Amino acid sequence: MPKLQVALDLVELKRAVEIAKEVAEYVDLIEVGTPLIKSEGMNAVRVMKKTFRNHEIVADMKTIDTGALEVEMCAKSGADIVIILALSNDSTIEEAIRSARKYGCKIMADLINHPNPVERAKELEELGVDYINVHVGIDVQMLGYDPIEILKKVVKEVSVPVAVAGGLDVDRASLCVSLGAEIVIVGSNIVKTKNPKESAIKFRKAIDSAKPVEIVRKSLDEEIREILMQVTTPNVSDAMHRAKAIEGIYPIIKGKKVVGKAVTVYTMDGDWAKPVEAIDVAKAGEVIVIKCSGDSSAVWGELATRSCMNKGIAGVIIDGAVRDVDEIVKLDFPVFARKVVPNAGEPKGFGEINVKIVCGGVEVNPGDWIIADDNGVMVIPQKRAYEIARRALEVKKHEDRIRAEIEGGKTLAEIIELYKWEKLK
Ligand SMILES: O=C(CO)[C@H](O)[C@H](O)COP(=O)(O)O
Repeated sequence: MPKLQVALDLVELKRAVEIAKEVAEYVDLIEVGTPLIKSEGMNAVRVMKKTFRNHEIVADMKTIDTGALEVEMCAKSGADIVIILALSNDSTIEEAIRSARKYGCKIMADLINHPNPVERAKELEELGVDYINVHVGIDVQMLGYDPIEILKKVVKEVSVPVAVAGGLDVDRASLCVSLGAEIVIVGSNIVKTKNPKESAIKFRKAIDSAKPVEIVRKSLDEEIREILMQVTTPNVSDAMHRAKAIEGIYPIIKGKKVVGKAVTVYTMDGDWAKPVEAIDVAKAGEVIVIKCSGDSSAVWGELATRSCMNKGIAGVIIDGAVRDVDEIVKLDFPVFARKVVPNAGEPKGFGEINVKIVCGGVEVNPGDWIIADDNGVMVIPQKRAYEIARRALEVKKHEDRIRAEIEGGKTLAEIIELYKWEKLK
């Protein structure tokens, strides 16, 4: 039977224990994740072992040196399996194995970031590891990778049990088992969900009745849009290390969300020629972002809005002035602007379409992704759009779980151990 391993990649031990209790019935192995070990040390392994006597406890040390010492520490603290890095020197791996044999635990070698995972897997088997873990780490997952292709190759080459990890969802977990994985490791998609128990049940079912599910990937832009529709501008800001929104630009209609790639416009205060021409340039689902040299006269109004709607444009962001807002409200179209005035300017045709602009302190290039909601407007550089969307989704998942814990009666400071994590002065 395939085994399910929950990876507790948190920094707070209390929360980790609570989540582990919620899912214990449905998982076989409980992993003390690397962040938890770094935050709480061997105490985290000890607490897990004492709390979950019927489970195998995995210490995800990601050891790269001093294999014997780190394995000894873990084994003495109650770990049944210790994860070391396949990238380690053979001598570290051999020492880790010797220590594991002496202190009574097993070694799982993690292929994360190894340049030749299949060759290394064969060597690791020769060296005597007990498990091999085909793993795509969290940062690399954010670039769109998963472990499936490497898993397919590794399972054909080794006979030790193979584990698999790397942002697995229910379908991928099922597929991995049908490909030959014996341990499925799941972190985020159990631990960071609103209801870890329900999620664990879904994974349990999926791996117990594993099928070769076909994983169909959408186009990159479709995936980005789909993810951004699920998150908020605060989630995106957090994912970008608390990056700033375009300053001073807010929605004309509250409760509207805009997601799409930018068509940029530079124009003069009140000169509405280029903004209106940009409607002809923009494609359905795109967002027109206008930088005006000033905001004393409007460059946008009702008629432009109607024209925009005909083309299926997702929204308009104006670092300048708009008018006809009563009509725009009736049309229910998302326009974000710096200022509302009644007077328009003349269509003189100064400026350019699809050039680099700077709006409210933030650079916007054609093709950058825009996400706008009641909190403001965030710009995501095109090159990092997929990664940032994925990271924003992780932020959201983390908040979903914390929200559920607040609903359970705890304070935010208590949940995230705020006092402990204040910067030491
Ligand atoms: O070791 C890890 C990260 O280095 C994680 O524990 C592992 O990737 C499983 O978590 P997720 O399902 O979120 O990828």
